[in-house]
Amino acid sequence: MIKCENLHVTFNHGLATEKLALRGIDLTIPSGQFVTVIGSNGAGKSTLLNTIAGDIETTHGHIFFNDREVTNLPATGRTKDIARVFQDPLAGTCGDLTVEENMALAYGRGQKGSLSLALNNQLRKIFQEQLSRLNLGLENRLNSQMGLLSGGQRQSVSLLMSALQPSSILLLDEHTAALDPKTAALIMDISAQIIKEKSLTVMMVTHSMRQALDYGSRTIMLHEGKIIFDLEGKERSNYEVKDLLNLFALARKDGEELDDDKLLLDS
Ligand SMILES: Nc1ncnc2c1ncn2[C@@H]1O[C@H](COP(=O)(O)OP(=O)(O)OP(=O)(O)O)[C@@H](O)[C@H]1O
Repeated sequence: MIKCENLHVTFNHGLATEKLALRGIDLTIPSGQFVTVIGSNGAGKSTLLNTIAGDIETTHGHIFFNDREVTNLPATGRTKDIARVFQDPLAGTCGDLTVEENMALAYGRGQKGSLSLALNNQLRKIFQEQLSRLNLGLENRLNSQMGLLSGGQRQSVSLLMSALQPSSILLLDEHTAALDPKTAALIMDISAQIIKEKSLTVMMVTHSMRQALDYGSRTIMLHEGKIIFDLEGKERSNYEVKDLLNLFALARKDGEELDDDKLLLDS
């Protein structure tokens, strides 16, 4: 379970550039729930995920994983609970290491003596089995340098790496946005399989209204640092893309343009 209580994040406090990025987020995500997170540019989606992951300090409020308060725990103290995949395929992997070295690091995360665990034949077999799910031939490229893989291949490996970690929470921040449509569909497919297999608690930020409704069982919409809609159950299953776009329109102030071309294109 992830619980955010009255979460506030202010950047550049006291300066002319002060920005209230999160303004009182109250959110409880039960264990095993898959929530999609939408909102226009600058709504606070990435800030929310980064704050839950511990990369950004909370200004006010509390965060709990199950009943354990983690508000003041640094990101390194949360890696046992959280796996992440970012929009940028370069962000989650190390380009100078091989595919198997990257996977070994993910596998050993949170375990004592993790590097000594690395790269025995038993592990290689596990990695090959996982990679073969992708149907990209990467199971034969364990020794390739990660930096030589295409963006889509690299993102696929990042996703599998997130599944090798012993975490129960998965944070996906527009993880298919930089990929071509075919690779994006493959990654979404594998994501959904992994999430189901491991009963993960998931927050997935997306600009695609279609993805927001097709995946998971709950959708929240952020606007100016607040949750303005929270849809689940029957209400959500009756929603269509055009209804979500209408919600965006309602959230805007009178006369304000929908300044999010990407959102419209991906809808
Ligand atoms: N490190 C920072 N310093 C100052 N302001 C920041 C910082 N990070 C984010 N912001 C501001 O906080 C607000 C929320 O940003 P955030 O990246 O969370 O939005 P988002 O909903 O993820 O947007 P997008 O869809 O464009 O990625 C924006 O106004 C952004 O400019």
